[in-house]
Amino acid sequence: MSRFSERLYRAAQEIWIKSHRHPFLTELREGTLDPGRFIYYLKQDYVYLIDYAKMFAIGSIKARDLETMVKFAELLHSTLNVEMELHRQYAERFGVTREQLEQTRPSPTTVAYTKYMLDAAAQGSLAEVVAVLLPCMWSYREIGTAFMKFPGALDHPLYREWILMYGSEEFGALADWCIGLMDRLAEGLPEQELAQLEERFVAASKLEYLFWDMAYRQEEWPV
Ligand SMILES: Cc1ncc(C[n+]2csc(CCO)c2C)c(N)n1
Repeated sequence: MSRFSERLYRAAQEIWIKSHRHPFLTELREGTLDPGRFIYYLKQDYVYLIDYAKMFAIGSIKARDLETMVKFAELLHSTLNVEMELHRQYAERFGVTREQLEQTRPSPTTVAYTKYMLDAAAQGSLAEVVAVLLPCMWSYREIGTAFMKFPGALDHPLYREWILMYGSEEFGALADWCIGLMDRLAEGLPEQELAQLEERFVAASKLEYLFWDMAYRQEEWPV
């Protein structure tokens, strides 16, 4: 039998391709992305990551074995101290302080995405937690590894570190672990539950797309 993650990948493929073709990402890999759009993304992503880190904490709570609990705790640590640290360093280059990052007002799309995840986590099983957080890790791995190979992408002084982080083997290994966990948790579940996990995965993938789009448009609240 094929792995459940393959079904998820197929279900979200169209939306992932759409993300890859979004101008935010095509311009980032070409080094032509307006820094204003990038700093907007960094600020929104910073507040997004605060809630995302909580998803790992919830994963740790819902884990049924120590190994999984430890892994979620590691992910919580690396989000707060590696990924968010890179955002802090980037922001500093633009003269944006840590306090300003933290005070960022989440945009409508950021609210939609983080609250969607936290709601799924509050109501669902560990499998639902993983289904909703997986597109984030998996799609960034795909983007990072593709950009590492894109000619000239690493020559751009501004976006080089971003690509290096998400294209790194360390990040790739985290995504692999999460994919393996999804497959193990899905084993033996009835079709109705698998369909529910797929729905969560696809919805989170769509919210990932909307996040790129929001950053490109520098979305604001109406007032
Ligand atoms: C909107 C958005 N989606 C995904 C990521 C990527 N990401 C978030 S946490 C994590 C794993 C460990 O830190 C990864 C790869 C992001 N930064 N912002």
